[in-house]
Amino acid sequence: MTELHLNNVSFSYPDGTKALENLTLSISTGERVAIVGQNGAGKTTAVKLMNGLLKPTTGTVSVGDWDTKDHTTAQVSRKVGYVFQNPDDQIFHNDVESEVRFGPKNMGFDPDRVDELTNWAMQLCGISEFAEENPYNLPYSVRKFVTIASVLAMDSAIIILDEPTAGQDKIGLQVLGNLLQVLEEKQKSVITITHDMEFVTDYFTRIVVMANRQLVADDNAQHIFYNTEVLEKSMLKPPAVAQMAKLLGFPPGILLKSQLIQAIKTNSVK
Ligand SMILES: Nc1ncnc2c1ncn2[C@@H]1O[C@H](COP(=O)(O)OP(=O)(O)OP(=O)(O)O)[C@@H](O)[C@H]1O
Repeated sequence: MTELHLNNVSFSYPDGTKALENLTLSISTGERVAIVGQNGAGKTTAVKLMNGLLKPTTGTVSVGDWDTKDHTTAQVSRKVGYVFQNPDDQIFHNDVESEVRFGPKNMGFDPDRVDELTNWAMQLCGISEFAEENPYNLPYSVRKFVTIASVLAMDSAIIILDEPTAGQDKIGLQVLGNLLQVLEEKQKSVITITHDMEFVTDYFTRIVVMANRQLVADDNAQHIFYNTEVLEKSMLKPPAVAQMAKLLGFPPGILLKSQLIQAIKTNSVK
């Protein structure tokens, strides 16, 4: 069981920029959480604190029974894997399989386990057919899956995905949806930073909203996307379905296409 706790965490960068103020957040084993908010809200800083890339200026971040201040980034990142927003900041091997294999090999798993994790992660990310390719000959969307696979192969309890839907087409989104389901079955916690509100409503029940370096709300999609105060404070735009439902005058709560279609059908029957 690996729980994540941020207790009253504040962080300032060395140049004095305050990036996070008094953030308190707990994420349980196996939970799926989306962090949303405008650029500069503090989302990336928050997740870098979660995986030990940054250490809090004040407050504590704990991963399981570890205080991240007492451990190196390399140690914490074995428990909290972080897929960067830009795959090109992460990839450094000349072929896809070596890139995915590096993490579990480096962690000292025995060779059979390294093979097993590498093949599992490549298959789950739909990139097995590109095993021998140079990642830089592949499109951005595939390179993103290469970085996701290389983090999944490390078998960490908590996985952070930064903007996973960027550049993905319908097939990529299906791969992501399936991957989230498999990770849930394995009791992995998944935290995503995203600007894609459709992705949020389709796959995440818990949403953390940030604005101006602070937490604004931590709730389910129905409560967030129909809460005018939260939307105004965070300048969040609800998913298109919710905007349309509002325009059509339906009662609050509609977020999925299927719900909107049902409401329209029911309404036109009356
Ligand atoms: N390395 C840095 N040095 C100084 N200030 C920084 C640094 N990185 C981020 N900041 C500042 O910290 C604040 C929070 O930034 P952060 O990147 O955490 O926000 P964000 O919500 O992730 O934004 P985005 O969606 O653009 O990634 C912003 O004011 C940003 O300019």
